[in-house]
Amino acid sequence: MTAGPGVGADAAGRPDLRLYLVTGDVPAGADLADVVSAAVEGGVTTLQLRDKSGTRDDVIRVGTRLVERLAGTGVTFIVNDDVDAARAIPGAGLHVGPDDLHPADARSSLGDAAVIGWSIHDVAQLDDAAALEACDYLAVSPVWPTPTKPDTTTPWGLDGVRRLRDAVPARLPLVAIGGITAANAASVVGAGADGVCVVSAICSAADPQAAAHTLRAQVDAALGRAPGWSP
Ligand SMILES: Cc1ncc(COP(=O)(O)OP(=O)(O)O)c(N)n1
Ligand SMILES: Cc1nc(C(=O)O)sc1CCOP(=O)(O)O
Ligand SMILES: [Mg+2]
Repeated sequence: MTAGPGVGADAAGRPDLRLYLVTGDVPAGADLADVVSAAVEGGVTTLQLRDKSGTRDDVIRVGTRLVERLAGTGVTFIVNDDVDAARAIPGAGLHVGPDDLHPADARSSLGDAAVIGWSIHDVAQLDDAAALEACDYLAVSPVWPTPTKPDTTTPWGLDGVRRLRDAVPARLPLVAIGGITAANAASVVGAGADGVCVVSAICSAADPQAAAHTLRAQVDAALGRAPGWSP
């Protein structure tokens, strides 16, 4: 859907979704912006600010600081859930799930340049043509259960990633989230994902730059292999 570049998107407005970091708890004493900077150095290509407990003002303040950190990196910046916060942060995109604002309403609010993503919990969501038209990517939600988000719906597993890749229009990139680590990222890409989204594999790592580097190497190597490859 995107007609022009948002923060980090290419000239055609497409985000680079290969390694997508969603923010979460960082180790005691660590600063989120420093963790993000290290992760970007390591190879993160898209960043989502996900704060389920802060106020809108908190999200706008932290998000604006993160966008400043991302300047010149080419990393796409996305806010979770809150379209008003996204509107207040220059160049921010938005990620929504089926219980959030409808993607078409998000598109109306944010305009053509914003990157918009939608979580897929149920294959019936793919019948919503207006939603798919409004989106720049879809997220397989979740691939595996994860303690980071205990309230997910039924996990898709690798077979679910394959089924969704077959069912989703080819123009729409598919990312995957939930329980992804350096040990299984390649299998997720081999099943058809265009990128992987992680929280704890980077945010909880002792060395976020090294963790991102390892994940990115796994993803890039798997993207370079034939479709259907699995370890
Ligand atoms: C990239 C990405 N995928 C999935 C989600 C989850 O969205 P949702 O189902 O709306 O759940 P919350 O994150 O809002 O708890 C996501 N945030 N990002
Ligand atoms: C934010 C989020 N959304 C999910 C979904 O299934 O929609 S799973 C999740 C958390 C993913 O954390 P980790 O990488 O630590 O498993
Ligand atoms: Mg949501």
